[in-house]
Amino acid sequence: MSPARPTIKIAVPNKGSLSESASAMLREAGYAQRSDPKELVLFDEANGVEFFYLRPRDIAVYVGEGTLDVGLTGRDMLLDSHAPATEVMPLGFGRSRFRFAAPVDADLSVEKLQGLRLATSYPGLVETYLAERGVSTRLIKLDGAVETAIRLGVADVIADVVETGTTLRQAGLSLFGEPILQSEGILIRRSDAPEPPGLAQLVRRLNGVLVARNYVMMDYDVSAEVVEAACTITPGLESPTVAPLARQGWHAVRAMVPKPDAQQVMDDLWELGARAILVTDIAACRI
Ligand SMILES: Nc1ncnc2c1ncn2[C@@H]1O[C@H](COP(=O)(O)OP(=O)(O)OP(=O)(O)O)[C@@H](O)[C@H]1O
Ligand SMILES: O=P(O)(O)OC[C@H]1O[C@H](OP(=O)(O)OP(=O)(O)O)[C@H](O)[C@@H]1O
Ligand SMILES: [Mg+2]
Repeated sequence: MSPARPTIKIAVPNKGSLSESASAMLREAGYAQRSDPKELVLFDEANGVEFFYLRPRDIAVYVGEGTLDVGLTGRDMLLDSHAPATEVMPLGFGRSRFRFAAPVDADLSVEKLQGLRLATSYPGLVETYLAERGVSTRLIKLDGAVETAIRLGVADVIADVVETGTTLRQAGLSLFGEPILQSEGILIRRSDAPEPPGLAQLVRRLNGVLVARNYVMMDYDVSAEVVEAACTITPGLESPTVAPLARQGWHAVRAMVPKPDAQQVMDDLWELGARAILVTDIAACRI
C-alpha cells in the first residue's frame, strides 16, 4: 500500500461577498466544493485537499497561526488582521477600493482628520495607514453598514469598502483622499513557514483558471509578407505558433489574446489582410 499523501488544508469564505466567487474558482480548478451552504468542512479525497468554510475575517488568523495551510480572503482583510500571513497571488474577483468618505460639503483631507471620530470595520488597516502619515483619530469599530454612522451622529468620517459607490451616494457621502487600498480576493499562506505540500499545484490550477477566464485563442491565416506584422499584433504569451499552409505563400497563426482586446485585434488583423480569423474560448490550461 502506498503511503497516504499529505493533505493541504484550505480556508474558504463561508459567506459574504467573496464566498460564491471563491468556491466557483475552486470548482473551475477541478476541486470539489460544498453543495450545502451550511457545510463547514469538505474533504476532497481525489485531490488530497480539505476545505474549511470560515468567516473571511477569520481566515488570515487561522493561516497566520499555521492551523490551516492557505486561505482565500480579501487583501483588505489580510492587512486589517495584522496576522503573519502573506499574499501568494491575486484571484481576480471581489475587486474593491478602501476609501475615506464624509458628508459632501465637509471639505476634508487626510491631514484634517486629526482628532475626528472615524467609523470603520477595518480599524487595523486604517490605523496603520494614518500612523504612517502621523495622524491620529478616534476610531469607532463597527461591524457593517458603516455609512449610516455619520447620519446617526456616531462619527464624523468613515473608511469603508467601495465597489460601485452606490451605498456612499445613497448616504449623502463623498470620497476624499487617495484610495487607502485596492483590494481583491487573494490566496494567502503563513509568512516565514515552509511551503505547504500541494501549494505549487494549487497555484498552477488557479493560474490556469485566471488565464482561461482572461484570454481567448485566436487562429487566422495570413500571407507571408505580413506574418511578422501580424505577430506584432498577436505576440501571444510567449510566442505565436506559425505553420505553413498548403496554399503557397500563406501561413496559419495561433496565439492567445487578452479577452477584452479580441474584437479590436480581429479588426486590426483584417485590415492587415488576415482572413479566416477564429476565436475560441480556453476551457482550461497550464501555462
Ligand atoms: N460590494 C463589494 N464588492 C466587492 N468586494 C466586497 C464588497 N463588499 C465587501 N467586499 C469584500 O468582501 C470582504 C469582506 O467580507 P465580508 O464577509 O465582510 O463581506 P460582506 O459582503 O461585507 O459580507 P457581510 O456583509 O454579509 O458580512 C472584503 O475583502 C471586502 O473587500
Ligand atoms: O460601493 P458599493 O457597490 O455600494 O458597495 C460597497 C458596500 O458593500 C459592502 O456592504 P455590504 O452590503 O456587505 O454591507 P455591510 O456594510 O453590512 O458589510 C461594503 O461594506 C459597502 O458598504
Ligand atoms: Mg459587508
